[in-house]
Amino acid sequence: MAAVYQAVCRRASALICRFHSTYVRKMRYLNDLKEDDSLCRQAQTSGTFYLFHNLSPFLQEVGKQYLVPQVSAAEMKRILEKFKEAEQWIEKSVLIGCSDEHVPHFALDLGALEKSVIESELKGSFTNLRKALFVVDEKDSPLLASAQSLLRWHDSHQYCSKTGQPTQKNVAGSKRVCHASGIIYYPQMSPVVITLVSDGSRCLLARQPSFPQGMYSALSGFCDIGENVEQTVRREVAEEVGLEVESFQYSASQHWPFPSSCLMIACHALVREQQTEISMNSLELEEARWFDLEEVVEGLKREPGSSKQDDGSLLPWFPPKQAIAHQLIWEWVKQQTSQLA
Ligand SMILES: NC(=O)c1ccc[n+]([C@@H]2O[C@H](COP(=O)([O-])OP(=O)(O)OC[C@H]3O[C@@H](n4cnc5c(N)ncnc54)[C@H](O)[C@@H]3O)[C@@H](O)[C@H]2O)c1
Ligand SMILES: [Mg+2]
Repeated sequence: MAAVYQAVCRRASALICRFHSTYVRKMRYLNDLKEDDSLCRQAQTSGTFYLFHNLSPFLQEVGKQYLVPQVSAAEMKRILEKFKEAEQWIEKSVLIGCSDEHVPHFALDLGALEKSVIESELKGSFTNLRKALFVVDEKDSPLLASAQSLLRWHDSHQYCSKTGQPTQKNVAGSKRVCHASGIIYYPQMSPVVITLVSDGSRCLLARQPSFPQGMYSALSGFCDIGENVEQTVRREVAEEVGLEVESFQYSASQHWPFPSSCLMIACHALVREQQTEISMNSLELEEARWFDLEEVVEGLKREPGSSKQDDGSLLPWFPPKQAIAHQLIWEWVKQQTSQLA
């Protein structure tokens, strides 16, 4: 009877599935892979793999383009056979997505294997993520960022912080379990607010000492435990530049892999026109100043290389479009120009 009931349920859910959009079916499939170890293990045999070596993604340079190759399961097998304990390596892979046709994508860090062997077999090179994110196609950057963050999280959560015992990952890599205590660990992101402060006609951009020369960005800061987004925006602006936020508006969000895994929550904030004197916190920032519209528009046109003047000084430039700070600055320019029109 139970078997008949299950068969009816399966048939019903298959019928319901047929009416779902490609997106819904894809998300349901990914969720099944996370929940069902044997289904995911099977998926590894037909999936594709994005490779990393000590958290640096594998890229291929073709002409002027940098491609992010997906290595087939068969190719993966062939390469791993060159090393000992080949089977074990596939088990280290983590699920990072799937195609519309449900071909699962995995990320795998081959950090303990000889880098040059893999590079010459696959004709490419493992490239630092900070460079990779800005040279690959726009659609590939978020994928590389989230894959690296997940691999990094697994690498640094090998042991239970309560019992000190090793933790085991599920096949998809969506969690790790300590079998001694039963504690389940899930991959984490730290929430960070990034705020473009404006006084109505100018915007405030700042430099941290670690920024590349000439680059200015919006203010950013990690959320403290217990804070909501509004409280973090107000606190960070007060801490870093000594100003009081009057009002703020959410813009967008982005996952950011540095320093480990941040959820960047981007906001526009307004301060009173009469209270715009900056009192910079020099422990965090090396410069903070107001920029008018013309200066921002010029800065957006500049690239790091083109910012150097003949006398060696640098004209300001802003983060590239892959960073959400860029989007905030663009939105501010659009809003200012629409006000002027
Ligand atoms: N994508 C973008 O456009 C963009 C732009 C600016 C900053 N960011 C990211 O935002 C992050 C945070 O900005 P910030 O450096 O101004 O933050 P911040 O002003 O809060 O200062 C950083 C300091 O906060 C402390 N801190 C508190 N919680 C932390 C945590 N969970 N992890 C690490 N350090 C923590 C540390 O002492 C650290 O040195 C940066 O790491 C940067 O990568 C991204
Ligand atoms: Mg900061």
